[in-house]
Amino acid sequence: EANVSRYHHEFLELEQIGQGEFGGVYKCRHRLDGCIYAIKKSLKPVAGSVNERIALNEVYAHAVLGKHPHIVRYYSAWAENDHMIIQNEYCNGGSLADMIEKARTGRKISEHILKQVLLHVAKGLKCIHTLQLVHMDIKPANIFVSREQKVNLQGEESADDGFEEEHIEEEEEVTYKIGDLGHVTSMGNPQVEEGDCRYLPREILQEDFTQLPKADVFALGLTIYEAARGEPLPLNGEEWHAIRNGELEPLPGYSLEMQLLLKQMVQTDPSARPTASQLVHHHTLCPPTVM
Ligand SMILES: Cn1cc(CCO)c2c3c(c(-c4ccccc4Cl)cc21)C(=O)NC3=O
Repeated sequence: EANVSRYHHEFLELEQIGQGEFGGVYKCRHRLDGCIYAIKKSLKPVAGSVNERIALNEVYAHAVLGKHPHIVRYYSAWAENDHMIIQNEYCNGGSLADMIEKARTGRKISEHILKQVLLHVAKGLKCIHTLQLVHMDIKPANIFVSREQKVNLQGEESADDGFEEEHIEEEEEVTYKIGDLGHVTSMGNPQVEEGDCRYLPREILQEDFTQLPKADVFALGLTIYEAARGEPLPLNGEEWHAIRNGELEPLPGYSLEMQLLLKQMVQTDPSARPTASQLVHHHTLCPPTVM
């Protein structure tokens, strides 16, 4: 019958993990494959509305972006009972916003971790930009964390008795992923749906859409700056404009080369900012080569 819910039929809802004006996000187990997914349920947007365009953008972008280690994976989307439903990869480590919140009362986020976040997100952006798309809403809440327990058996010939002497090395592998593709648009015909104004560069506010990929680089720069400082960014006013004039506070505890890189990423002139590809190969972010 019409109101059979695919959602309840196929998934067991475990807990709500997000809430917004759009609706809710749920951690669910697929009853057949047993895997965990993140599922966003939002009210079905009015046909022809901005919200419908955002909802369609999101699904089109996921379909085009397919599988990438630093972009949250999309599985399916459907409509039921006046709701739009999207089933995505579940990232078990929360978001960068959660990490920033935790660091406010606990230990600051280390430079090494910030470099990892910057490198992973830059790799995801490189993929998006290579496909002539732009994200347009890069911010801590849209960067998700996956923590995997890597077990590798290190067998080695032991000299004397020739037995394989195995020892197990437990190490955790953390991967940062770009999520929430609701603002993705093509570089070509930008119908730009502005993202969060705290991460918005001035040129986008002035409707200069000639260098959209550099808006993602700007937002990533401010995202890392906020993660380093631990203070929320201004929504508007003097401080908002000071940042758009390239005035960043010094970040004690972080290297000057890191601070310089962030300054370059948030420069007023979009052409002066590095591309995502230049960030991926930036000497500040490349892992040290073991000699
Ligand atoms: C609030 N919230 C918390 C999480 C779990 C983080 O440990 C989360 C996820 C997603 C999303 C999400 C964002 C935008 C669109 C669709 C989804 Cl499922 C939202 C999420 C998503 O796509 N994957 C997630 O893990």
